[in-house]
Amino acid sequence: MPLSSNQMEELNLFQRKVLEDQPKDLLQFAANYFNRRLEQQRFFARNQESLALSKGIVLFPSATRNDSVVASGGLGGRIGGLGSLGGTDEQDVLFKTPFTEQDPHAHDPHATHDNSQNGEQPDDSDAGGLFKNNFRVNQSSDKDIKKPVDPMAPDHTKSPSPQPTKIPRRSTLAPQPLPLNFNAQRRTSVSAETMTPDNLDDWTPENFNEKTGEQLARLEKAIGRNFLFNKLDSESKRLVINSLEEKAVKQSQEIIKQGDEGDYFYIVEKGTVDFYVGNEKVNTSGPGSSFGELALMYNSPRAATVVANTDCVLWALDRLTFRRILLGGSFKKRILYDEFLKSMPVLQSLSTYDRAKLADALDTELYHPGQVIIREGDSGENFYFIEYGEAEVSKEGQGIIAHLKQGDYFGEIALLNDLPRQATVKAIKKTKVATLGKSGFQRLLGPAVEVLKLNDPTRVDH
Ligand SMILES: Nc1ncnc2c1ncn2[C@@H]1O[C@@H]2COP(=O)(O)O[C@H]2[C@H]1O
Ligand SMILES: Nc1ncnc2c1ncn2[C@@H]1O[C@@H]2COP(=O)(O)O[C@H]2[C@H]1O
Repeated sequence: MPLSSNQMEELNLFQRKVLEDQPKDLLQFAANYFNRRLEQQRFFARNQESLALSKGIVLFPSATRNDSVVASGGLGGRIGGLGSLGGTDEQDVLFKTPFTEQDPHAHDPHATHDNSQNGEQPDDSDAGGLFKNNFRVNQSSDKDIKKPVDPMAPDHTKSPSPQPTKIPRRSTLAPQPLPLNFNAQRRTSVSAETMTPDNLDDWTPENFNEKTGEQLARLEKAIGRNFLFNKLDSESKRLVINSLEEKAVKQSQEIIKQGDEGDYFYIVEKGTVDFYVGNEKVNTSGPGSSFGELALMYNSPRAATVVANTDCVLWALDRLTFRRILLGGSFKKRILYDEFLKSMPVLQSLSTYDRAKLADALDTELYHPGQVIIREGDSGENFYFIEYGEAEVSKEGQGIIAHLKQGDYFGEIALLNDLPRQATVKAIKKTKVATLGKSGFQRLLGPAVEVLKLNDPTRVDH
């Protein structure tokens, strides 16, 4: 039986990615790639399904049918890309990211620079969405959480920067038909199953162990340097501190092995540790830093091997306490932005780790219709992603030259070329943007910068 056009398209996309990335371990690469495609598909399907449900339409009925359900064309409309010049299509209306206009995390602008230096969360105390109320998404235990393959597993992280390719303005990664038994609600990444942060009163962590005065003093020092703990309320902090287990580690000892299942999150009190992806050393960190969060956040295999560079004193926090307390608090921003960043074609080359760091560095701003976000001729300080809303780009003497929507980005030209802003960008609807400062832009976008350069609308060879 010949392959359907959708199957052909999917395989062609995969082939193109293989040619671009030249992976050493093809099977691992394929597993990661298709898992990510599945995530994208689920992400769009979830949004599509909830939209349909809100209109009284059941997209994924439990009734049996022989063929597959096609999650209508609208799913692909706004995966993002660079500014979609002109033209709206009806499909756009159907697509919603977690960041909708009703998103209570949005701050008023003027400005709502709910900054987060060092990965601090925006002050979302007024927020209501994902993290406002008790998020008893369901009551299953951690054991029930499915463990998908890390969508950006090691081989991807360690591969040399792929040859940049021009990313189309509209993503070619359109979601494919969904199988009937497809579970649109299942998340393949961060899951909130066990997070009940507002409800810690009657919960005592399994490893709860009152610390001595001497240990507390040391911990205060170690934790005080770690940004993750700054925002915790005193009760959460008390639970975390008393759940930590002290671990002395000898030089050269392996603390975490890439590919293993995640059990503990670590804070370094003394010494330094090295991180290896494959055989390549990718990082080193010292006192006050922490590691081992990715596998616990995403239920994915360990993304790196961690080895003690010197004798170390570490503090380990068990998986459940980590998820109960830190996931909904200190790592909130990563969770909020995870799906959004993952869905952006221009960021496809980033690893889970890169995306997490990027999310840490994002701030948000909200603009009302008519407000100027960027003015032509100004100096450029930020790069922007549109979480929701619409904006138009205009140039002195030329009028409106582009139209930007949810999932699009702008503000890269000034930062890439050290030039004044080349155009004015104005909100034409209520628009929420995630902003990345200049230094983050240079530090955190990695290979994505090459893609931005190739997409630069002012390039002469366009
Ligand atoms: N470049 C990197 N890629 C992946 N993980 C890294 C990197 N640098 C540091 N790490 C940390 O190494 C840890 C290995 O275990 P985890 O995947 O749970 O979480 C990972 C991160 O905390
Ligand atoms: N044709 C275009 N010319 C200039 N800027 C454009 C164009 N289309 C979109 N833009 C965006 O408008 C932004 C204005 O600020 P920057 O010059 O930093 O980056 C620019 C691009 O992101």
